Amino acid sequence: MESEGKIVFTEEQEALVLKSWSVMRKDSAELGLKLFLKIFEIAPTAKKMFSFLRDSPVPAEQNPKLKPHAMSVFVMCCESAAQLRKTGKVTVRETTLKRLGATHSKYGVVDEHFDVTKYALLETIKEAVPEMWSPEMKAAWGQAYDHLVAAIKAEMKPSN
Ligand code: HEM
Repeated sequence: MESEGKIVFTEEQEALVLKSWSVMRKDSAELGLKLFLKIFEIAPTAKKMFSFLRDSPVPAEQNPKLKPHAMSVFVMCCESAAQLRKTGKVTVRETTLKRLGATHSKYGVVDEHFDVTKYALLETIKEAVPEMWSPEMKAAWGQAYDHLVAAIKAEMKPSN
């Protein structure tokens, strides 16, 4: 929801994101892997973008380098939720956003990848905390992700 340029993200929405993450973080290695296996199942070509997967003889599901990227997605969505609630916008440092924009441009990440990742992220959370899952929780994570991704995309080159 948006009003006068500021996004309305409530304390309840922030709490929904943070309480589910506080449960999920205990299994973050497994969840991170699950998230990316879902992404690759839907969009197999996405695997080729990751240099450490492309150049490695180790199968993706055993590659330890997938975890840090998945953690970044989860953790930055949580941070985005807190920032949206406090200030009505994503306030990731300018230098970090510029770097993320440049990296994702360089590796050929396009809108569809962000869409697939959103779907896979919400499915992963739903399966991880079925007892907490609700339409409100889905919307809260979805908004935190969408606004974070919009901020990253704003720093991506127009050629992508
Ligand atoms: C909220 C969404 C996302 C966040 C927060 C995120 C975060 C990051 C971070 C922190 C890095 C490490 C490099 C750097 O700091 O510049 C990275 C690299 C990368 N990300 Fe993402 N990412 C997101 C979404 C995606 C999506 C949707 C894809 C494609 C499916 C993707 C593909 C990549 C690739 C290919 C790299 C480079 C990996 C390599 O070194 O080979 N990212 N991302």
